[in-house]
Amino acid sequence: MIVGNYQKDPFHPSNFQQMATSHSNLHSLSLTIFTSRTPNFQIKHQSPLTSHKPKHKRLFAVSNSAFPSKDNGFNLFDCFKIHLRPALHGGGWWNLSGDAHGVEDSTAKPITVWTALSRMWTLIGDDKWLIYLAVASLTVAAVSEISMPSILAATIFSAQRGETMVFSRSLRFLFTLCVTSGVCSGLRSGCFSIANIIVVKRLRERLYYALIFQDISFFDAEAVGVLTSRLGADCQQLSYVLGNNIHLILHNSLQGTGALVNLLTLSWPLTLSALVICFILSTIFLVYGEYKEWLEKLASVSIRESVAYELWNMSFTTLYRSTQVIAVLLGGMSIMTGYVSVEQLTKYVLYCEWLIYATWRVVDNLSSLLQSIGASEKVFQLMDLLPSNQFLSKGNFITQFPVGTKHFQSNMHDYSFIILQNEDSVRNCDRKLLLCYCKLQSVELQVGVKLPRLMGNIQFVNVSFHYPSRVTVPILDHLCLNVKANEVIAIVGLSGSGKSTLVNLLLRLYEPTNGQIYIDGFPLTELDISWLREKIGFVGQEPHLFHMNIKSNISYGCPKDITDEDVEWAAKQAHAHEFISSFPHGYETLVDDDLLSGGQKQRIAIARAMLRDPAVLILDEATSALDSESEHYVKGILHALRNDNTTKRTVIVIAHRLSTVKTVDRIVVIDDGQIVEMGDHTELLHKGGLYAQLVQAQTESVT
Ligand SMILES: Nc1ncnc2c1ncn2[C@@H]1O[C@H](COP(=O)(O)OP(=O)(O)OP(=O)(O)O)[C@@H](O)[C@H]1O
Repeated sequence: MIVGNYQKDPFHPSNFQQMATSHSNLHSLSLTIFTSRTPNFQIKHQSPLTSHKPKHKRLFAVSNSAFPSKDNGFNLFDCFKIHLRPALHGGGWWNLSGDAHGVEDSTAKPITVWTALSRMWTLIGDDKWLIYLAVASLTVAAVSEISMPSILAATIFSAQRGETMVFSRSLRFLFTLCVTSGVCSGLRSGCFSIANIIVVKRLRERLYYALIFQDISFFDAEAVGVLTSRLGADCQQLSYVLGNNIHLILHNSLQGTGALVNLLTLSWPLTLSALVICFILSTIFLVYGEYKEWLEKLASVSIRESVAYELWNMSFTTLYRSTQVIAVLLGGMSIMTGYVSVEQLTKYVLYCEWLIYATWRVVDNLSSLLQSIGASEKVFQLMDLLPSNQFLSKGNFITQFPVGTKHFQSNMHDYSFIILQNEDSVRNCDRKLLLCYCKLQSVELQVGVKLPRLMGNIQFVNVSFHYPSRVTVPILDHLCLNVKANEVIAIVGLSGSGKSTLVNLLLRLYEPTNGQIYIDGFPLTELDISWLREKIGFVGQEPHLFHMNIKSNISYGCPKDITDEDVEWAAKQAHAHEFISSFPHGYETLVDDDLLSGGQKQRIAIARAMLRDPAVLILDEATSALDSESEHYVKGILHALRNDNTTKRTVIVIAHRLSTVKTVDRIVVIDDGQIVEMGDHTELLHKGGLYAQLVQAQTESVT
């Protein structure tokens, strides 16, 4: 029988044979959408929707021939089930499996509301007093508000009975309640908002820390846009948890409970009728709330969202109004039989309103809380990443630690380790945990060796490498290269031969898969990575300039104190001073997209590198950015670097324009991840190998 399976592609003949067997799948699928979150408020990331994805197509993709009707042998009941059932709750029309493609990350680790809240609680740290104050004022405000209907009714009826004393006392009480609830409500939302801002700020800081301690291959795999969205939108979404959800849930739960207690003291049969309506309302709202979460992610299903909203609106208004009708009906009958008084009925009507309103707000905020917690899942996962091995050198491991047990939470676990007097215990404890702990506590940690001075001797010994994202494609193959201190070498070769990769390894952006790199005789892995990177000046193919003035762009990231004269000196070294001075505002000129040519940008980046006075300078020459004028300047810079005895440094140039490297000490020719030639310009030309061919090809393309 075909019932329930019409969603499959009707144009494929094999579908009709399979339909009967997949019926049960379809049914369980529809149910799971609405129930996966409710029982213990645990978010399940392994979405039933995505797992069943191939089986579901859109409702309207049903061919006429396959569409069941009375004419092709279906009875009325079948037709009803096929045409109407999809539009009912759990029906296929509401099913978003097809639309949900790409929204859910099936690899993400599930997180419960409890876990998320307890982690947020930890993040509040020493500012927990804000929450205590907020909860205290919330309680006072809720109790004051919920007492009002009773006092209100008593005031009105005391006036009716002409009890002046009671009337004025009740009025004074009412006024006091108004002021108390107003002040406490303000205090409550203020404290929750401040606590919320603190949590989100700390969340972003921790996440940012975790991200910058990942190695570069992590960023090869994770899109920067996605990470930015975690830092921005997802953290913002989490801000609703304390700012809105929790405090409104608490507030309305208290009010609802108060209303319920008052109703029960009035009359339990009347209370029962109000409770039934509240139950129906909350069920409708829960279903709508869960469904809405999916809908919000999918703009294309806005029609379904509108229909769902209208259905909910209709049910809410009808049920809400019916409480008043039921109250009048039951209350009127009870008054006639003398079971309740008019005053009691008035109180009942007032408290009914409170109860329904509170129920609606609690359920509404619960569903919104679940959405916020959902957004936290990936944020917490990223936050829990332990630092990359790059930051954990194998050499010394020194910092001034207070002795004692250190305790912190990461990766959903609590970690603790003990620092003893003996320094060896620090060396031997888990480095990742120690570094993670230091970052969280903002303790400076020196990892690895810092040499008194970097001379700039570089050795690549038998280095092989493939990128983690392309393990089957070897990039460097048992490469050996010695660069002496203060030597100026050029690396040349065809595009894709591995020149930039060699530099990436020297900067320790990636680790060699085989072999070792030494600087001044120390394996790279034993040196303190931050210190090492401070000593290396790198100018990439596409240097990044910031939207700030030229002076700030040049001094950006410089670890030492610098003066305007230093900036000017660096700009002169990079042959950038002349064009910078030609701007009306000179070094104060604001850099924007159209201001500078590619070559000028690169010279500013060279000045930035020069300012740090690096022991090793790496220029990854950008072919596209170099016009012939810039080429001339790069030649000049290299010439100056070779001949300036006061500022000796090792220079590695990755050259595309071979005319720029004629004067360097040594040219290294790379082909397919291996060094195929080495020598100066004249030697290599005479040799007539790859370098000579490259030079000839470039000369021909110019003439
Ligand atoms: N992050 C990366 N992930 C995977 N493969 C990469 C990555 N970066 C570079 N590659 C690949 O490694 C090989 C060598 O690239 P590399 O940038 O080192 O070459 P190159 O000689 O510097 O090229 P060019 O002269 O064009 O700059 C190329 O095939 C490139 O596609």
